[in-house]
Amino acid sequence: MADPVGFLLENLDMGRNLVWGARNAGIPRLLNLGSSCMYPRNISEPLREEMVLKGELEPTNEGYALAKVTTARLCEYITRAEPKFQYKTFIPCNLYGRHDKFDAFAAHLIPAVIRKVDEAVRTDAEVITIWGDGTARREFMYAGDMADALIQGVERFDALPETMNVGLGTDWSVNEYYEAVADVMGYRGRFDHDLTKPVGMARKLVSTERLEAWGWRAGTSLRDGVQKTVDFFKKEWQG
Ligand SMILES: C[C@H]1O[C@H](OP(=O)(O)OP(=O)(O)OC[C@H]2O[C@@H](n3cnc4c(=O)[nH]c(N)nc43)[C@H](O)[C@@H]2O)[C@@H](O)[C@@H](O)C1=O
Repeated sequence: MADPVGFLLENLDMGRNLVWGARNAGIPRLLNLGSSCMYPRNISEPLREEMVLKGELEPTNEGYALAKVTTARLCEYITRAEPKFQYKTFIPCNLYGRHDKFDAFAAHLIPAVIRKVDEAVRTDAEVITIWGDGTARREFMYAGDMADALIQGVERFDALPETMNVGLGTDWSVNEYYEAVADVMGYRGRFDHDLTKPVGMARKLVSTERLEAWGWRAGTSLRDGVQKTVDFFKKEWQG
């Protein structure tokens, strides 16, 4: 992380000020967005909501995780102290989709891979370099599905638990994401690995037990989501 001080402070300020401002403005219901990086590192089983703060955080994004954990706890405390304020938290898995960040410094995995594969196809490159050994596993959900979960969350707010993961319940390896994007974009070259790059958590898969009990499931397949994101990248980002 390039700026750990700024990342912690800005995310903490955003979370704390929005939630406390809502409370002081008398807003009775609030849906806060956390992140799956709130969970302890090195847990390979599906991450259940009660595991937050039950172990050491991943150091590569600790400040962001601390800000998200603090804001989620603030929501819980407010609701406990004054039940007329129902402040709940969604914990989304990794997201990707239209309007993603595709620039080399800010991009997360899927938009970074789309940009790399696009460049390789355009320049006839024979090799694309994957960060790490490619065995880290991630659960990436299409952002349009997250928007749907949020709309449902607003409409069926009272049936929501205090904290709930929003994810797919399945994950893929980093190598498999590269293959999926290569397939959609028609790249036929090879891949190699740069073992000096950060890989973060080995696995980050959220439990969907509460989500299923609430009655919601993501509707977009990885292939369709990647296709929509590639279309956006080509038509609207590259212009
Ligand atoms: C949502 C979540 O997102 C972040 O955590 P992350 O899951 O590690 O996200 P990521 O998308 O950057 O990487 C996923 C995996 O993919 C590998 N990888 C391979 N090749 C490239 C590549 O070219 N670019 C990137 N960025 N990653 C690559 C990379 O080494 C890693 O193993 C935090 O900001 C966290 O704070 C947060 O909330």
